[in-house]
Amino acid sequence: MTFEPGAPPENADDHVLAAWLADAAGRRLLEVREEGLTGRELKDAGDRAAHDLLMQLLAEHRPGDAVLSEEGKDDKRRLEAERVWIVDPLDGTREFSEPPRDDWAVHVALWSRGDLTAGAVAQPAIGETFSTADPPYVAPSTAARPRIAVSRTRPPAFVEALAEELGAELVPMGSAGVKVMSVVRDVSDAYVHAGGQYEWDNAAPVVVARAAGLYCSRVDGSPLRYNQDDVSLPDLIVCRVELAERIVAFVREHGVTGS
Ligand SMILES: Nc1ncnc2c1ncn2[C@@H]1O[C@H](COP(=O)(O)O)[C@@H](OP(=O)(O)O)[C@H]1O
Ligand SMILES: [Mg+2]
Repeated sequence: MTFEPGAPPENADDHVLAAWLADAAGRRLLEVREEGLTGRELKDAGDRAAHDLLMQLLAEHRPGDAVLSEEGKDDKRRLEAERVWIVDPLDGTREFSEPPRDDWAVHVALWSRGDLTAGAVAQPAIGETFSTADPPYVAPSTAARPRIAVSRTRPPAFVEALAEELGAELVPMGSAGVKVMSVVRDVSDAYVHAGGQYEWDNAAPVVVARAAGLYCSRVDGSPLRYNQDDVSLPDLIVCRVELAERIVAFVREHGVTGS
């Protein structure tokens, strides 16, 4: 039985539509995970099913907009478009293929005339969708010392030295979206990454984090820019505002070599 997304809420604005799209793709992915596939086959089936559904729903509900998807061909007409949806149909593909891991996500962001304007990150395995439609409230940190979320499979080497400097502990997990949402959810206080990533890996997480009042930038403190010709966006910081200055200062002094 294939999941049928139905229709979005009536007169859905871009924020509501982003949340609805991410949620729909997430439900589809939960279904794919029950089909008995494993390893590479499960990864490919998930990437494909979520991408196809998002492309179909965007064509139906926002037919005039351009789309940049990790799983699609990069149509450079997006560079002249006023509105571009930047989507990662399945972020944390590796973790998706390792049930019962729950650290994988669906990313849907909208870029419009120069910056991100709306977006959503669904974490289907925990039944949560975070979005700019209803920006999450970030409660005061519950941690005695800062927690830094890092990639579980490719943690950048410099983050260990940064953690030492801040007296922080590292919290490894999969998916860029899950790591950014871990800051929102008070599971961590910062996500610091370098060494490689693409616009779709962090666009939706960043627009949601910004709406939640978190600090977001490149590791050198410069702004994150989207819908660029080259979609590589290899490093970023998302953190509680009070940690930003020390993290940026550390990177400016020591760089990110070894990442
Ligand atoms: N060094 C690197 N180069 C390219 N992509 C990277 C990367 N490190 C992380 N990523 C991408 O960022 C996402 C989160 O990775 P991680 O869980 O290791 O933090 C993954 O997206 P996908 O799962 O969509 O491929 C992964 O491919
Ligand atoms: Mg990704």
